[in-house]
Formats: sequence, structure tokens, C-alpha cells
Amino acid sequence: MIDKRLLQAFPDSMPGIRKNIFCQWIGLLANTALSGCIAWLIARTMAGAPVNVGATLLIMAGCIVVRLIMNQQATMASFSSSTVVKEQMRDKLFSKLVQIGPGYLNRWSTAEIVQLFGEGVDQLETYFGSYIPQFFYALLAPLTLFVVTLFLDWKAALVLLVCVPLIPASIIAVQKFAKKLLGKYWGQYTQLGDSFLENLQGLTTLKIYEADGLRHQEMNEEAEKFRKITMRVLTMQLNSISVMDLVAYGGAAAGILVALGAYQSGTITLFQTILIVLLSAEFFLPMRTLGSYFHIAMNGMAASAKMFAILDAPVSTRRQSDLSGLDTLALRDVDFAYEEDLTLQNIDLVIEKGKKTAIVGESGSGKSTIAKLLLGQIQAKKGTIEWNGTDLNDIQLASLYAHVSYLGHESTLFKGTVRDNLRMADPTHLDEALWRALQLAGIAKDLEEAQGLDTLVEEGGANFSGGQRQRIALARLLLKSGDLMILDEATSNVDVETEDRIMQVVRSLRDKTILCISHRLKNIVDADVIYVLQDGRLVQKGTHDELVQTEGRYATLWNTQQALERYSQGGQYA
Ligand SMILES: Nc1ncnc2c1ncn2[C@@H]1O[C@H](COP(=O)(O)OP(=O)(O)OP(=O)(O)O)[C@@H](O)[C@H]1O
Repeated sequence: MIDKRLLQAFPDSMPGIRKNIFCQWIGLLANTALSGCIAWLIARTMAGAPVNVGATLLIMAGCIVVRLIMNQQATMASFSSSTVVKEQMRDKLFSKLVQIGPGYLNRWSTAEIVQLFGEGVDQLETYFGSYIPQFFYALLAPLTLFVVTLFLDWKAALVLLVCVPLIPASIIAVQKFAKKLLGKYWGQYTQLGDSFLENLQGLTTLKIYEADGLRHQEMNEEAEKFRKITMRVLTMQLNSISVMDLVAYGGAAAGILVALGAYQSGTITLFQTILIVLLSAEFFLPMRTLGSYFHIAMNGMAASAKMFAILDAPVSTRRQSDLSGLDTLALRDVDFAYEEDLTLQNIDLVIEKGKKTAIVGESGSGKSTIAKLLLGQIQAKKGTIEWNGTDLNDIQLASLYAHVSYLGHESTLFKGTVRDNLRMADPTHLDEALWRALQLAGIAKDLEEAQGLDTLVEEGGANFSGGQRQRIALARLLLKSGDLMILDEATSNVDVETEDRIMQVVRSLRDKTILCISHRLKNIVDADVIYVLQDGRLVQKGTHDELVQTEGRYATLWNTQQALERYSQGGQYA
């Protein structure tokens, strides 16, 4: 009924939990005293005996005030313990994802992460703020009341105490089933989130291909599955609450019946009988409340299982070394697989300082996978990647990113100003340096006509064209003083003018170490060394002149692309 690991993971929540239990217990004592006063007043009045009403009412008012204060304190303690847990859990998850690096996207989807960070963590609020304190209080309260009722009538006290464990027994009975069901519920929930996000992001494509109707139907089916499982969870919760109510009220009735029997036979007084009647419900209430928190807490436990899966994900502990400037970067006999089949096989590749290295090959041959390996986003299955002879797995990701800059085919711009986006590369750059980079990237004129460096960038750079976004990203790349520049199909999504500008800039960077990944061979003809990739294997290596003169994959690709180019310029495809 208690997830030990979850409890042990947040020791800072314990003071709040202890305070909550203590306040509830003092409140229970105040309530017992209040019931005692009520029973005393009724019994004395019915017996026609003198009663000091004023003093009794004063004591009763005192009990009510204590109870109210204790309730308020317990609520505050609950808030403080759950806040600590939520803050720390989000912190732990975030640090872990930072440790794993961008490669976390290979293991979990964005929607899953967002749901766990948001609603998943919120589910822990009930677990720590209400369920855990209630669990211990629900053990303490019946024992306390048992001691009190023992002085009134031991038989009734015993019956009440014996009936209390029937509630946790019924909870345990549904726990196994509930755990399975909630595991499925969370699976369905994240799956629905994944599809929703994907369909929303690709809505334009779906509309263009008139596939939105089909996706709509699929989403409806998934939503229906989620509705059904939600209803199953609710039904399970309601049924188990009904069972708990039956046990609670049945148990209280049994205790009351025993007390009434004792009163009839003259073993106990009217005061004792009334007090037992008043206290009997109190015996069961804490367990009953525990039962109602239980299902929400189980949901928190199911979510926490997913969170612990992230926290337990293996992270290389080898990443200790810092990088020095680049002399050589080499892939030595590297194999890699996303799934079972190898995506890359026996890759031997060397990137030398100050040289321009190119990787070419058809779509799906594994070019971007090599870039991901060099960026530490994925790990080789076999072989090593060595930066000046040091295994990349031993190098801290932060140190690696300080030395490497990257421009992909779809660059991300962030909400803010153009200046904010450029300064990401290096916050010490002055405006002059930013303008120089923008001029080189061929976007300075467009920005001068707008608000210059203060031009606002909307989320994802939505207020710029694809080409403009890529040019701003190129300027950002130029501002970063890394040792290695990786361009992965940096020109594949842009207009011819932007493509020419990007390649012109790359050609002008004479002393830079550049890795250029491209399927358009005309962009890499001047590379110092070209590696040709086919179906995950390196099949050729050399300069452009060497490769076109040799019969092989490169010459075939070159001839095909040249023919296509002539054709697009109005010539003949031959
Ligand atoms: N995250 C992934 N999970 C599973 N398979 C993947 C993943 N990313 C890529 N692949 C597969 O790995 C192979 C190589 O992909 P990669 O993106 O490296 O090719 P590429 O040569 O860069 O292609 P392109 O020129 O089209 O970008 C492809 O068959 C692709 O389907």
C-alpha cells in the first residue's frame, strides 16, 4: 500500500508528513473530548442530575477551536510536503534529461515527457500531501480510540477494533487489479497525447492530402478507448468505495449494538453508551478517508513508475574528461543500430583539423546517423569515436557542445528578438559582431528594413520564411567559436539563393574544420576528402576529382545529378 522507493526518494517531505499526522491526532483528541462533553450533557440531563452548562459549553468551544486550528495546520503541512516533492521530482527529472542529453528523444516522446512533467508530477500531490499522512493517521486513530473505549466497554472496543482492518483488507484486495488497470490507463493516456501532438503539428499536411478525416476517425477510436479505460478506473474506484462504506458503517453498527446490549444488561452507564455511539463512527472514518485517497494515490504511483524509468535510465558515468582543441576526430570500426538491423557497419572515418570533410550518399544511407554519433546523441554499438584519441564516451556532453557547432536542415529559432537568438552562440558578442555575421549570412538587409537586431522572433521563428530562418541560424553558427562545424543537409530546405549563400560562406571558412553532410554533390566538390556511404557502409573515399574518375557509387550519383541539373535548366536528361 506504500511505495517505499517513492517515500525514500523525498526525505525532505517527512517533516511536513509528521506535522500533518500530529495535528490530525491532536484534532482527534479534541474531538473525543467534545464527544465526551456532549455525552455528559445528555446523560446528566436525562438523569435529571445538576450540570454546569456554562463550563461544559466553554470546554466544548475550546475543543472546537483546537480542532479547527489543527485542521488548518494539517492542511498547511500537507501543502508544504507536496510542494517539496513536486519541486524536487521536476528538478530530478530535468537534471536526468540534461544528463542523458538530446538523445532522450530516442527513448521517450515529447508528449510523454510533457505529460509526466505536468499532470504526472501533480498526481504525487495527493500521494504525499494526503495519502501518506492519512495512512499513518488511520493506524494511529483506531488505536487511540480503542484505548479510550476500553475504559467504557471492553467488548464494544474489541468489536470496533477488529472490524477496522477489514477496510485495508478490501483495499489490498483491489490493489493488484488497480495497479494493472492504472498502468494501462497511463499507457493509453500518453499514447493519446502522442497522436494528438503529431496530428496537430502535421494538420496542414493532413489537410493537403485530405487525410484529416481518416486521422480524425483514428483519434476518435483512440479517445473512445481512453474513455472506456477511464470509466473502468472510475467504476473500480466507486465499487471499492461502496465496499469500504459497507464495512465502515457495518462495523460501527456492530460496535453500537454491543454497547446497547451492555447498557440493557446494566453493565455500562448511559454516558458510556452515548459516548461509544458517538465515537464508533470515528473509528472508521480515517480508514474510510484513506480508501478515498487510495485510488488517486495509486494513479500517482503508476505515474511515478514511469518517472523512475526515466530516473533509472542508464547514463554513461564515464563522461568525465574535458575536450581540448581538435586535432583529429575519428570513427574507428563503428557499428550502430536503431533497432535490430545495423544502420551503420564498420565505419572508419577521419576528420582532420582545418580540413573540409564531406559525407555523401543516398537518402537513408546513414549520413545523419553519423552526425548524431558525433554529437553524442546516440552511442555506437561497436567500435569507438575518438577526439584527439580520447573516447567520446569519456567526454562530458557540455564540453563536447562547447567545441562543436551544428546546422541542420531545419534550424530552431526561439521566441524573443534576433539579438537574443544570435547571442545564444556567445553572450559576449557586441552588436557589431552580430551584424557582421548577419551580413555574411545574407540576411542583414532584410533585418535592417525591419527593427534590426530588435526584430521580434515569434515561436519557432514562425514570422520568417524558411530561407530567412536558415540564414539567421547560419549567422548564429558563425558566431560560435567551436572547433568543429557540422552542416547536416543545411541547404536541403531552402531556396537556391539561400543555398548558394550558405555554400559560399562555408567555402570562405578556410581554416575551419568542417563536416559537410549533403546528398547534393555540387555543394561538396571542393572538400578535402569525401566519404561515400551506401546502405550504412563506406564504399568510397577521395577527392571529387579522384572519385569522378573512378567507376563507382560517387561517379554514378554525380552523373545522375548533373543530368538532372541540365534537364531542369531546359536541357535534355541524358
Ligand atoms: N530514430 C530512428 N529510429 C529508427 N530508425 C531510424 C531513426 N532515425 C533514422 N533511422 C533509420 O536509419 C537509416 C539511416 O537514417 P539517416 O537519417 O542517418 O539517413 P540519411 O542518409 O541521413 O538520410 P537523408 O539524406 O534522407 O537525411 C534510415 O533507414 C532510417 O530509416
